[in-house]
Amino acid sequence: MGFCCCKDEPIDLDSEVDLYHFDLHRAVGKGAFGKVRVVEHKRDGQLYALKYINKKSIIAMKAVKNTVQERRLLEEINHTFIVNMRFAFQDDENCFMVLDLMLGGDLRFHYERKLTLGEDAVRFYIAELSSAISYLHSQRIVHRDIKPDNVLLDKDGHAHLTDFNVACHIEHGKALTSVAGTVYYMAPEIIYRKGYTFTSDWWSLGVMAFELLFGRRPFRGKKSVEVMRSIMHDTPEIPEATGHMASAEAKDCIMRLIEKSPSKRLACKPKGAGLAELRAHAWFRGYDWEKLDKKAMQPPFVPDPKKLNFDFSHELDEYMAPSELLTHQKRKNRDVNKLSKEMRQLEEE
Ligand SMILES: Nc1ncnc2c1ncn2[C@@H]1O[C@H](COP(=O)(O)OP(=O)(O)OP(=O)(O)O)[C@@H](O)[C@H]1O
Repeated sequence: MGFCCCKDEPIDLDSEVDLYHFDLHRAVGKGAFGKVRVVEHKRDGQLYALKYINKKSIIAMKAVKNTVQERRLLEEINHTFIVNMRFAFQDDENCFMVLDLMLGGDLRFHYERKLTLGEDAVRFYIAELSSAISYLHSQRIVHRDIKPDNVLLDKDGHAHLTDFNVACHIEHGKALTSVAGTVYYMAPEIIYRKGYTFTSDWWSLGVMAFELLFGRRPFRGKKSVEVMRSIMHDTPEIPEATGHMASAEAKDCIMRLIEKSPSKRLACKPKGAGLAELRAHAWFRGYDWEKLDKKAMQPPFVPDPKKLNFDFSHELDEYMAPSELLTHQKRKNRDVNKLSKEMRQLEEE
């Protein structure tokens, strides 16, 4: 089903990586600024996900800074449970990021089809993600947008954290005050704007676990301001229908992650002590952490390789609007130089 456009002269695979080094296959997702498709490296046949971000859209939506920041952060990190970036390059129209390929879909996709993911699965995803989050914090990076949409499964069902759009570094002795992330998953310390650090990621992980296990979010409201009010003041109630199926240990662990006070919150002790505290929780009794960290634990669910584990409506778009297809051919007759100049200026600001 893949397609490839030819370049007249032979490709030098030892030259700086660009689009010509890959064969382009099917689309697997659509983001705010472009699409994601499967690509195959011509040298070794290795499959990756190519995320292409349209420069015009990010300029129009004033998202250049976030896009540049995301690429820079991804250049620094590499972890078993993160969707790592392997190459980055650009042409006149798009910025490209070549990422580890995740063919299992995101947790939102699976959750919406099942109502809840079940306790064993939720525990397993939280365990794998705890490894990724702790690694990021050790690099002084806070993710700030942990939610089911940003957890992708690989073909075997292992969880990986993605979308570093609003992630950022925290300098020693400093705290952040900017409001960033998705409101339902936002920690109270972000909303209070009195300064926050890494603790907010553990809160978001707790909100996500609550949602995946109990089938609804702990803090709700029709408008953002109502959700924020609920986050600041309400004690979440576990729904009876799904709650009675969960163990006391699961409930305790999740409720302790969504503890409003960061100093009392589970996993928020400084340095490695936070991770050790989470991993010592009774919910994870019997877990072989060494095996887990090596990605050697059997995932609770293996995505069906015969199914498209994502919303395929954008795949249809591509057949219906072939003019928008990404090809290796450079587009002509566009004011691309002006655009690239504009991008560079914004990057330098
Ligand atoms: N590495 C990957 N492997 C497989 N599919 C991916 C990968 N990254 C993203 N996708 C798919 O593409 C979709 C869009 O991802 P993308 O990161 O572009 O969008 P987004 O979540 O809107 O992020 P952004 O805010 O950066 O645009 C995801 O929901 C997912 O289904």
